[in-house]
Amino acid sequence: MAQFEEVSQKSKLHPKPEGLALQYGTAGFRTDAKHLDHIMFRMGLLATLRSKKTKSTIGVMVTASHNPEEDNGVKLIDPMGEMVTAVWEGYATQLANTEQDSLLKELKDIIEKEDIDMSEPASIYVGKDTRPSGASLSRAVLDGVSSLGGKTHDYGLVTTPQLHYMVCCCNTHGCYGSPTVEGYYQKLSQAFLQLTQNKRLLVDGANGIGALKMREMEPFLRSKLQVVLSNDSSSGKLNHMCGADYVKVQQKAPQGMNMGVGECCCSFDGDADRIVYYYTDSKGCFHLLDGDKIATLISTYLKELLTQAGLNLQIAVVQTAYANGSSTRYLEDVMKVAVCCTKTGVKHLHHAAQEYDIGVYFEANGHGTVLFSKAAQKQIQELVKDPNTNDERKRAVKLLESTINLINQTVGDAISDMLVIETVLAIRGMSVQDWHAIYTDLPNRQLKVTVSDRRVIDTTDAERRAVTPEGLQDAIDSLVKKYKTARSFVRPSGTEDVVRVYAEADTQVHMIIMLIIYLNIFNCKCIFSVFMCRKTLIVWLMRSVWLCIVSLKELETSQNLYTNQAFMQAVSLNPSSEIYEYCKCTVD
Ligand SMILES: CC(=O)N[C@H]1[C@@H](OP(=O)(O)O)O[C@H](CO)[C@@H](O)[C@@H]1O
Ligand SMILES: [Mg+2]
Repeated sequence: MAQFEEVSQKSKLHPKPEGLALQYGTAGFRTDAKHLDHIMFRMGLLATLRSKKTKSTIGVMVTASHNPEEDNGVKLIDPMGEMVTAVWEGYATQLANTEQDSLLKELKDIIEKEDIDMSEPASIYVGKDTRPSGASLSRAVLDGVSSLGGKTHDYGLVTTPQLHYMVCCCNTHGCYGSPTVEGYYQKLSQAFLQLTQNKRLLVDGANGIGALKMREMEPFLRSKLQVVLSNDSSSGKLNHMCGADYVKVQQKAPQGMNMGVGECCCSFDGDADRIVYYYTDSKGCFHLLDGDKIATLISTYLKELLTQAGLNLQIAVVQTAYANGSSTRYLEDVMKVAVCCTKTGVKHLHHAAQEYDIGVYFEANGHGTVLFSKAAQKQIQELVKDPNTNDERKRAVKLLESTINLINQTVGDAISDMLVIETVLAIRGMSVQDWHAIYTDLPNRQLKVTVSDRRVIDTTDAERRAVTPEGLQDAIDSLVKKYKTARSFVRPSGTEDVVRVYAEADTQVHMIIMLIIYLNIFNCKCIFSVFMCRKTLIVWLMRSVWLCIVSLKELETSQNLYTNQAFMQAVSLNPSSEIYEYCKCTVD
């Protein structure tokens, strides 16, 4: 067939380096941009097949989100703005890894398996973030689509949630809004202007696409929201010492932001699908309001409105293992809201949230949104129109209706979430400090461990328990039970070649000690022989211990580590005294 001839010709311009194997992970493909040209071409091909199969428009977003500027990535967006299904993720991995000479065969296999009618038209929306590699990589996507005869609409620079929104608008024939960047600004800003009063907010744009789009949106907000933008892409490097991931993981303010005491601030990530809030108090202490705090604020607000409106709709919050234990306890015990825990990765949370009338889902890192079932939206719309509704109920249900319009239900969206949060704070008359005081986070830390093969760690129970390697979970359990309200787990990352370690406990010191002892767990002979050479372990151990100490020093300046007995004991448990010496001289 002529169309395969073109694929065959054009694929030669996007050759696959022999032997290179990548996996379509939690957020699509993501790695150093220089390895991605063939992947982009092939994802153009796959998106075209997906479009023919679903008879709908499919999105292809070129981004590596919060990862360094040198990286890039790609993910496919399904017709309603969702992530592609697991089966198609599998096809993506197969197609990406097939060697050059069997590309056509692989393509034909997918066509056969999915029984795709190749005479169907195909339509693909393409977007990219501000990474320098984005231009040529998105051209490779367009090449892939055109070689299979698909039509493309290249949106150029857009945030990831904007592209999800466009795809959903297109496939719902305008019911969700108009599929243009301007349509997106109009929909969100109209809802926002109906809901809120004048507000001022400091926004860290991570030197990325979110900053550009925030500037574009400002006129639509008609000064109701005065945005003071920093890391606005004019000079600094993408995600470098700024952005939502930096702020969440480092638990400190981004560079380049001029924060006044008590001022409300927020950070977007590199493709503007995540947001975290924070402020510093009069003592100079930094306070983070992450995805858990956002979920709590929004679900509390929605639950109150449902009660006032007299609507009997089930609301639930979906979290992952990274959710702070305090937030889960607060939601379940105080708010009496159902909480469900899924694996990491937005697609898992999104699917779980679809099970409820109203599903509020947020990862602790600030990625999330709210989903309203069709039935719930219908009930709300009918009540707005019902002439017998009294004033209090009418007010509540109208607020619910406008809030739905403010939310990007296709995916977590930093801009939309920011407008929702500002609205909720304004309507409830709350300051960022009031919001922070709803519950107190348990001290927590995350570490990354580089190992030779992270797949040796397998998990269960929404990734909260390790099944392999044998002995690891027992070691974690015996450590965790020594501390009050402590919780800890390890899991292999789905986006980076690392293992993530998470720990929380009742105090900073206990949490840090736990992490340090943790590092020794990795040193257990049975485990480390499987996946880590001693040299890597020691280097990593030193770095991690040092990082822990530095952050502890910053967070608890009053605490002198070298006179803290518990800390000294923990360090002396370490078999390698050079680590202690190293830490001591580095900190000194
Ligand atoms: C602990 C953490 O923040 N994990 C992130 C990260 O996944 P990992 O599988 O942990 O690498 O990237 C995902 C995609 O952006 C995001 O959904 C997730 O929350
Ligand atoms: Mg992102």
